[in-house]
Amino acid sequence: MRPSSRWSRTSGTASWSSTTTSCSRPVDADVPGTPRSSAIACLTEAVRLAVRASGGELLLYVPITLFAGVCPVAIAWLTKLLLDGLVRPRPHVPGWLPVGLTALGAVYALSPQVVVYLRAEMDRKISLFAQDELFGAVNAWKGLARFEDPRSLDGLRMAQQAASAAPGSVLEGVLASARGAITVTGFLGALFTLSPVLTLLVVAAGVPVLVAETALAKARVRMLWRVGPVERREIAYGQLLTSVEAAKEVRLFGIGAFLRRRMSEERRKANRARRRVDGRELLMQVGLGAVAALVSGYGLVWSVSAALDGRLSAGDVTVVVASITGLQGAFAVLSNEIARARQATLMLAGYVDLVRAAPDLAVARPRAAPAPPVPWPPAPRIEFRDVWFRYSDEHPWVLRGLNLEIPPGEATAIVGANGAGKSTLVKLLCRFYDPTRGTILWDGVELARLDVDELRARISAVFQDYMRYDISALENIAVGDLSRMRDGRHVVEAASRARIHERLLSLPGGYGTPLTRMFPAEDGEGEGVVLSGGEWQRIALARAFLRADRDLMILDEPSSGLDAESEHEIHTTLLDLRRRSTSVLVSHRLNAVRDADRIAVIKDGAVAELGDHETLMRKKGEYFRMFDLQSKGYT
Ligand SMILES: Nc1ncnc2c1ncn2[C@@H]1O[C@H](COP(=O)(O)OP(=O)(O)OP(=O)(O)O)[C@@H](O)[C@H]1O
Repeated sequence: MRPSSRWSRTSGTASWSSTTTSCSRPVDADVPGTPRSSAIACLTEAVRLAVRASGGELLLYVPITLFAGVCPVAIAWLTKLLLDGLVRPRPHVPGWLPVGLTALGAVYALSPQVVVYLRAEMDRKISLFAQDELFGAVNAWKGLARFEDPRSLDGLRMAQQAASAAPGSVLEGVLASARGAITVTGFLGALFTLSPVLTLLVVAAGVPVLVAETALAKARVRMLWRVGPVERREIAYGQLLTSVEAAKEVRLFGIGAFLRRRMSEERRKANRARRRVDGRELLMQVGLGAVAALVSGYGLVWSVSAALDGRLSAGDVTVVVASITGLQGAFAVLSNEIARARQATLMLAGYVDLVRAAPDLAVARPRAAPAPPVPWPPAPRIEFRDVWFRYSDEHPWVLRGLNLEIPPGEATAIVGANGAGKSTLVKLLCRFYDPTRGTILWDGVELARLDVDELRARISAVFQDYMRYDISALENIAVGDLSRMRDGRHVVEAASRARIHERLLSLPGGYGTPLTRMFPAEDGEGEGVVLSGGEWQRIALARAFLRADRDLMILDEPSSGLDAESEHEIHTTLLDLRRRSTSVLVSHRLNAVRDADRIAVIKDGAVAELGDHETLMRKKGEYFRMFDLQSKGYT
């Protein structure tokens, strides 16, 4: 499909990582689709989320966290002054010293609890906000390609994980690093005044901790990306083992043990990957711990012998010991926090990529001056013009230069063998995908130039794989047009047309009965019920009938699950509705389409035959062959 000269397009890909603007190197260049948003972009995002979701708590959290960083150094220094005052020939300790020490000690002891509370509250608020934003972004995907791309799904799962904890972790990591840096600087200063050599030694032992922890954080995130598909498979097997939809076959075919084995294999694979990173961490911790113990031992021996020689006071010894212990602790905390912030930032990159992704469907934009809004065409005359389509470059062509006109106010039936591309044609009509080449016109206007939400508001549909929502009967129908949820009249009318009204009335809670056994009944709600397949199909039809006033009615196998009598009744209703709007009907039951105004037979990705029933029967081609087979009862 070539853009017209006045229009330029921005087109997203199935996977969104490559569509963001704030790009840096991906987290893992060997794994396609890993996030690319830079650390700065992630940090900005974390701050934005925290300010917008939990600004009040943030105002308290930042100063308390930073103050807690100053406390250990101040306490160590005041203790030195106190001891020096006590061991003087004429001991003297100013009154403010013990008071100050007590106050600092109390603040230092209390601040962790306050910080934990604030952090938990911030996490709750940020997570709620970020989840909402994330699902808003997913809801803004207009097409289906991203839902069908494994890499997008891995990214979505990582982004979901990140949305709940990563923004808070980034902030906490940054603040705790700042607090750790304050503590480290303070202790370094104190120690330096007593022993520059010892100071250098402690720093030399601390820097590798920092470097190793940061590298480990990156390795951990790379591992999380790599095990993403493995864990998604594990979840999928788990869902098969627990879902009511799969329960029948799992039990009848006895495949429970097989699925459990598969699930455990995936868990073992993921565990192996996690264990490798944990093992690296353990080795590193052991090595660095040994170095820290050596440095502490040396510091203690040196300071005690210096005190015995009279070069250090007793207070100085406490400062040396407190500084070394404090420094090592602070280095450990600092490196831990930097690593945590790094890991959270890398995780958040997936979230940032997703919420800032370009639109997934091509957006037609005027190149120069904004064009006047395209007026919405009245009755749709739909035209497929040389449409070629495949689901991705890796997939085979489904449609190969298909041409088809769907005249306004007429019923057009689409028939053809399994896999011929009938449902694909319907999905293109709803613009769940754009044609790979060629054009679809709605009254002469290219679909891509029309607002996609507006387009869908003009369409009513029953899809072959319609949804069964775990909500009440009324809501199950009303989702067809939420604006009619409150006015039950329309819902009842639609249910009556779909011949399901009486059945719904007979349910324990009438229309309010949940059509699911998934959840316990809530107050004022009847027990949930399980409907039969055909009853569900009528609910799906009622949903479409609620939108019967739309310009285009699409019915993809609307009556495949109905008994003969119901199909006949519904067929009469559909005929009546089809006469009032443009309609597209996909069905394998050729008897159900014989009275359509025109019937298109799809074969080899194109329209092989086109005409009404009589014309096609006279032609004695593909349609005649299929109809003849069905009337003989072979299919
Ligand atoms: N989301 C998808 N991704 C990749 N390939 C797909 C997808 N959906 C359908 N296909 C492929 O496109 C081809 C046409 O499928 P489609 O569902 O349009 O056929 P159909 O004519 O409606 O078939 P049926 O009569 O069995 O419902 C099939 O080969 C199918 O495997």
